[in-house]
Amino acid sequence: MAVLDGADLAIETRGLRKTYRSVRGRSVGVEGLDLRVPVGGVHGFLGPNGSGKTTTIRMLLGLVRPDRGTATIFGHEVPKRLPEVVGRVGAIVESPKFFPSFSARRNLLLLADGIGAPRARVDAVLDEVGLTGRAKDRYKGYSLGMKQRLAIAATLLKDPDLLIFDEPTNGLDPAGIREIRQTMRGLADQGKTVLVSSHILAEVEQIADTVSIVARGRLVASGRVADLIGEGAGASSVRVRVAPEDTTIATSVLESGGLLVRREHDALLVDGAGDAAQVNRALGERGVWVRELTPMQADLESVFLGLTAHETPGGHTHRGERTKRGGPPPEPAHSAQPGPTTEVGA
Ligand SMILES: Nc1ncnc2c1ncn2[C@@H]1O[C@H](COP(=O)(O)OP(=O)(O)OP(=O)(O)O)[C@@H](O)[C@H]1O
Repeated sequence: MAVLDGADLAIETRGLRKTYRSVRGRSVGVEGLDLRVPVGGVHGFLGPNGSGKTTTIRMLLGLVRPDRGTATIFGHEVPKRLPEVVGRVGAIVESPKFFPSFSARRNLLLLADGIGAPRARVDAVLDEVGLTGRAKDRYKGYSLGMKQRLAIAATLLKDPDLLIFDEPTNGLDPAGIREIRQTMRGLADQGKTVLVSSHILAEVEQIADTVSIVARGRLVASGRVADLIGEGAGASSVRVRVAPEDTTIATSVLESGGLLVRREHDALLVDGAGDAAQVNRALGERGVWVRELTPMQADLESVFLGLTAHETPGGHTHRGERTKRGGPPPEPAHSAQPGPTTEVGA
């Protein structure tokens, strides 16, 4: 696991833990989380639904009290010293409330007055998120993507150094997602630190400099995106296509050789394969002839799947079904899949 050592940190948590009480007893939201977010750049805070991202963000912002552990923002312990640092932080955790009949500009002017930000910032932040041309339109006529960009504009009124966005692209169409991504990248390029949570790894992979990947409230990987993917590439994966009637035998041949096999449509994704020749030989020796054999590039999702394969016995991605179940936890194996689908199943 790559660790973000030696960097100046915008956010650091140590052993952060939060449990929730419910009728079914206690459930763990965050379990001993050590998070390190370097100053500057986009940091993706990634993990499946329910892995503790929102809980962590709420703890950082003083909205939820941790059971245990510590958290700092720019070296200030939070929530104890949050008032000292809160002016340097802008966050979207829930959908902010705007007046539907007011224009975006009027909404921001009201907000600026309310939080003591200079009114002159309003036009600057509208420009920053690309809403200048629509600034006089009523909020209620905005698309979801525009509403989200306005929410980001609101967080920028005080010109914060750290921006925290919890799943900012939820519910947006591809064009809206791209706009938010570009906005976040632009903010980081100005020197700000952007912490963005998402359960869609590939979406953030495109703009993140560094990431922390969590599962079940724990950190499973952190580091520079390029390093994590590079480590994943070391344990290569291969896509194999055989005749449909040979799929079952091919799966069992490869699994009996200790490989993790997943079904993807009419192909098999073989993780930890070493090289394609090994797969080809193993199948050929059993009389299974390969129709396609493609070495795959690692991506963040495949890194995540490799690291958490043993933690999600019932889990799957919507890309393909794991065909290997039970047994001892496999060694972290990195696979890769091309294509646009990137959601990670919990
Ligand atoms: N207020 C609450 N009461 C009880 N359990 C909660 C509460 N908030 C979160 N949890 C539980 O804590 C765990 C972590 O949830 P959290 O919302 O932090 O995860 P997440 O990674 O942000 O997920 P998502 O992507 O779905 O928002 C989940 O099991 C969730 O059900």
